[in-house]
Amino acid sequence: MRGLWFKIIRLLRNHPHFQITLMTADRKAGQSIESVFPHLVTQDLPNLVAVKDADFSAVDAVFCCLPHGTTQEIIKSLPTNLKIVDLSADFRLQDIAEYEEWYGQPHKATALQKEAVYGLTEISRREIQSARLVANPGCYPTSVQLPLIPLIKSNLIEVRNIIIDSKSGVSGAGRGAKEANLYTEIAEGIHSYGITRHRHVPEIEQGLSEAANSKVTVSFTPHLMPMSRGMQSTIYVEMAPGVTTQDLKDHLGNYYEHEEFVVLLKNKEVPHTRHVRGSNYCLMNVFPDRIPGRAIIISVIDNLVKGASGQALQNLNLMMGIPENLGLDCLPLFP
Ligand SMILES: NC(=O)C1=CN([C@@H]2O[C@H](COP(=O)(O)OP(=O)(O)OC[C@H]3O[C@@H](n4cnc5c(N)ncnc54)[C@H](OP(=O)(O)O)[C@@H]3O)[C@@H](O)[C@H]2O)C=CC1
Ligand SMILES: CC(=O)N[C@@H](CCC(=O)OP(=O)(O)O)C(=O)O
Repeated sequence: MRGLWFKIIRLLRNHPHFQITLMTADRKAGQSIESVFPHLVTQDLPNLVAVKDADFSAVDAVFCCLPHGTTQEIIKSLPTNLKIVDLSADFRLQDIAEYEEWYGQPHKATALQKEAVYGLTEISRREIQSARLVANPGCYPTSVQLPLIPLIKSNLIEVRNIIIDSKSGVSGAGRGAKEANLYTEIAEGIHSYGITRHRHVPEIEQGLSEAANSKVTVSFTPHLMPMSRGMQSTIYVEMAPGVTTQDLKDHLGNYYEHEEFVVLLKNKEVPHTRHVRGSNYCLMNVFPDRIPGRAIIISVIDNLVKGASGQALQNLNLMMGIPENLGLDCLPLFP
């Protein structure tokens, strides 16, 4: 288990309006939370129960942190008055055929899929406010789409030849015991994976294509880094004729001027993953390439916060009509 829900518990601990009344599990149903996550021993939280035994009568909203595929059927069975933020990928892709192709399984809740709103908060805030079911974006797609969508919408970059090099901390791969994630396999080296076939490709292309009003394809290569959390996307783009890197910077600066969690760095400051660790911030900046007409965009997030539980809470705040930043007011952990 990646235990995304314990990151949500950490954020909810500081939330003035939400209270945790129910927590579900599968194999660990019946256990106390501290037997699963000993660091939560100080918290007064309910024991874990199986979904089939769960009583939702005192529940207004749910964070669904289940494996892909499992989520569809479980959400279908929940009371329809619940607001739901789903952290799996089950409702992210609007095109069911594309979901089935990339996830290798039939979609079992196609009607719910039509209702779901893709929850990239700063881009789709209005739709999220009135949604009942929000599909929380993947971590890589969050780090990539936040800088690219505003630039594509304003035709400042060409949509051909977008090259994305992303790097993630190991927590993105989950808490489950896997040989590939052993310390000796990960430490003191990096490697690429999912080359040309990572399941976040269709999610990134979906968001960029919608911004461009035409089909956009990208080259995307993720890398695993020997760090527990953090994500950087380095994105190489071709600018539209006559556009400069300063134009890209000005546009992103204006677009995110009033956003609390998305920040364009000044001058030539380089975004570092260590500067967003444990926080809901996305830091970005734009640099001129040596090749005329090209620019390099760097964005960083904490994959577990803005890339998962933080954005999920930001979305639920919006859905409940309360200030978007409640519970998210945590500074990065540094050093
Ligand atoms: N950007 C984002 O929003 C991110 C989303 N994710 C996604 O979030 C989801 C949760 O991730 P992670 O914590 O690693 O997931 P896990 O695969 O470890 O499962 C998490 C929880 O689901 C429960 N569970 C598993 N199967 C069932 C079932 N059949 N019925 C009921 N409960 C079940 C588990 O219970 P038990 O342990 O008791 O068996 C556990 O509590 C995944 O879909 C993941 O891909 C992950 C990272 C980032
Ligand atoms: C480092 C690592 O393995 N990262 C995960 C991506 C994070 C994630 O879980 O994304 P979803 O929300 O789409 O599941 C991976 O590449 O599969």
